[in-house]
Amino acid sequence: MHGDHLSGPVFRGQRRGFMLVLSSPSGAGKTTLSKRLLTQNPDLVLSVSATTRAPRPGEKHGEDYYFMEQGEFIAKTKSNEFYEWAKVFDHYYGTPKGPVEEALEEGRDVIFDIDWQGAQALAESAPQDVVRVFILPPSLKLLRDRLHKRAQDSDEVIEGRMNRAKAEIEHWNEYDYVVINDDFSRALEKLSQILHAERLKRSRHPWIEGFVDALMEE
Ligand SMILES: Nc1nc2c(ncn2[C@@H]2O[C@H](COP(=O)(O)OP(=O)(O)O)[C@@H](O)[C@H]2O)c(=O)[nH]1
Ligand SMILES: Nc1ncnc2c1ncn2[C@@H]1O[C@H](COP(=O)(O)OP(=O)(O)O)[C@@H](O)[C@H]1O
Repeated sequence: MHGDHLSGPVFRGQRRGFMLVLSSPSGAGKTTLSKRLLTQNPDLVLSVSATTRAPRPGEKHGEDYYFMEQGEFIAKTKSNEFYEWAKVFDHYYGTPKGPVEEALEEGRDVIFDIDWQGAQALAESAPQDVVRVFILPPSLKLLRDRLHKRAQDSDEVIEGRMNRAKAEIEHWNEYDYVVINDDFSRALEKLSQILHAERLKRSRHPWIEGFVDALMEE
């Protein structure tokens, strides 16, 4: 009988979604990991950020980022259209509010690929709704190799990203989980376990209180 209750229409949609925030130094693999997690969990929603940086080959407007000029970005900060925004590597990056709020209210979980500044801002605005995961590379040498293999940035840009890596890593202990992205499948499996365990947390299922009350009155 309990199974019927748990999966039946009475309780469906009663869980508020949460924000799964991934941060890492550039090149540690958070974009690749989040894309694979989305493929495995089509019910997850990706927060597509706005940015003033130029698209990389193959990146699509509206899918990877909303690419825009600095003037348009600044106007959106002024009209309060971002949940949070930050300057990273000389460019602006921001999280548009609308799609995130809509998804959370529908009880869908949203995944974010944002830096430590964005993770801090989200955690301050909604501490109960944010789960933070920091992705580490196995070594700085491998991080540099990955940035070169990705072959989407000039040597100068890669050096800039390497110079910022330690500053990003310094924030590792502000995160709920740390995953070392050595073997890709193992890192993905860990991320998937985090997602599924977080979905089961009691605090995300306020309906259980009513369920227990009814159970105690049987
Ligand atoms: N605060 C904040 N950071 C963002 C946002 N979108 C992307 N970032 C971060 O900006 C940094 C640079 O991103 P990108 O140029 O795509 O390079 P990547 O590090 O190789 O993914 C990364 O640390 C991203 O996590 C955002 O909306 N807000
Ligand atoms: N576990 C891994 N082992 C080897 N290469 C990886 C691994 N994870 C990601 N990569 C590769 O490293 C590069 C950087 O990954 P990406 O997801 O773009 O990083 P980020 O979004 O953190 O900057 C990509 O070419 C990606 O295919």
